[in-house]
Amino acid sequence: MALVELRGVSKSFRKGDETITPLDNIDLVIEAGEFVSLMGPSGTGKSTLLNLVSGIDQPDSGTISVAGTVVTGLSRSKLADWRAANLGYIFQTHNLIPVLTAYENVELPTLLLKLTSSQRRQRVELALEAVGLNDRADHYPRQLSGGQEQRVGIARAIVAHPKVVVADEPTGSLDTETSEQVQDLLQRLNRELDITMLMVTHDSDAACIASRQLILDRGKFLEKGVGGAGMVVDSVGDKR
Ligand SMILES: Nc1ncnc2c1ncn2[C@@H]1O[C@H](COP(=O)(O)OP(=O)(O)OP(=O)(O)O)[C@@H](O)[C@H]1O
Repeated sequence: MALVELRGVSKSFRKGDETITPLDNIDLVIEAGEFVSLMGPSGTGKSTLLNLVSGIDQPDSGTISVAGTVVTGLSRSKLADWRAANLGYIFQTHNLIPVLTAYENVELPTLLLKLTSSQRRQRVELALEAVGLNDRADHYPRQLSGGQEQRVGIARAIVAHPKVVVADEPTGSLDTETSEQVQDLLQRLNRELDITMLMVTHDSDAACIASRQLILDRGKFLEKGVGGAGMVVDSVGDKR
């Protein structure tokens, strides 16, 4: 089942007198349960793609459906409700709120969901447990290591039990060992909690943990095939 589906999606930005079009009529289908990594040169539109999939930004044309909802054209308030229930976002720098504890940071997205306080507490505890940080629930971000902060950011992304998690260079600011721990964690969440993942990365080792590796270059997706050869994929199922 297609969980993320982009059809004929274009997105342009004005930069002074210039118009740049990082995404020009692209198609992409991600099946439920897939772990897709996305690499590509700087400025090719990877973060733009994540922002469109998560409904943070809207395309100029084309349609995007995620987890059974056509997100293109939804009102801002409907999008906020949809995002809170269906989508988690992991940032390169965890973006934790410094005056809130790990527990309170993870709890934040659940405030948008209709839950009782005990359901909310259960969700937060489960998410912290999934990233191995139950014992740090009362710690503030400044009392955590970089890897622990990123794990709190991951717990926050999964606390609402989203079907899809998008991650923008989640290991980009971590040392090699911590990066490997975070990669293991993401792989586990994909396999054990069945969360469909779309991860942008510049790290080819991190990209390898994905079940499918894509490269976005000059507006086209290349699918990394067996033996590392790039194969141009214009639209899904239409490989050439
Ligand atoms: N809000 C915006 N306003 C103007 N231009 C933008 C905006 N967002 C992105 N761009 C431009 O669109 C292009 C694609 O940006 P994007 O951040 O998606 O690239 P990227 O592939 O994620 O790059 P990197 O690997 O460096 O993070 C860039 O030229 C960028 O400057």
